[in-house]
Amino acid sequence: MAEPELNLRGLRILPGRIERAAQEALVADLRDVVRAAPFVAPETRFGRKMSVRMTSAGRYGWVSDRSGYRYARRHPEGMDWPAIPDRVLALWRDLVSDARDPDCCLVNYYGEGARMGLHQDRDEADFTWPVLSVSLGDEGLLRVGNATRGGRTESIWLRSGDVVVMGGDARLVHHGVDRIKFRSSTLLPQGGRINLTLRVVD
Ligand SMILES: O=C(O)CCC(=O)C(=O)O
Ligand SMILES: [Fe+2]
Repeated sequence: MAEPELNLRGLRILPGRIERAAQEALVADLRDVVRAAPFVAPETRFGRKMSVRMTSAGRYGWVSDRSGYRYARRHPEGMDWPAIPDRVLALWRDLVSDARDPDCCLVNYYGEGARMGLHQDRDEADFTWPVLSVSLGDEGLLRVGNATRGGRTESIWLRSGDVVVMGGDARLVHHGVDRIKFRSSTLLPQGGRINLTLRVVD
């Protein structure tokens, strides 16, 4: 049964939105994505390896290396990004809009110990489009701050099947993932957490 929607600083959190069988189907789709466009551990412009591994599907992928971060039309190894799986697009059409599909589905993989620092998603041209985020696998502790830097933050554990919509006044809030509970879910045989973010880029 669907759990009630939560609101955390303007983020819409839909706990348990995706049931287990559908989560498994998404993971199967993502295996195809990763076969076509393998995960990479991006580097920051300062040469630090990020702990999260990433790949993308769609017209654009999000990449980071010594020249900084940006949306790119190709995977760092040169191949085109695979198409965004239909099941993923269906979520966007259901929860965001069927007027326009997202350009990018960023796929983040958090292994044991991986985290993502507080940041804003602001590389997109039009902030009236929300970012839709899907959590699969192990629980992750999402920290949510403010649209400006600093200030108090609040955190919430995201579980497998939870969906978050970052839109409206909350489109530019700072957010990050402090830690995951490795092996808290049985969805991924290797453990870890996958997060998908769907974005309209340009
Ligand atoms: O893993 C998450 O829940 C958030 C990911 C994120 O903020 C991003 O990829 O920009
Ligand atoms: Fe983000």
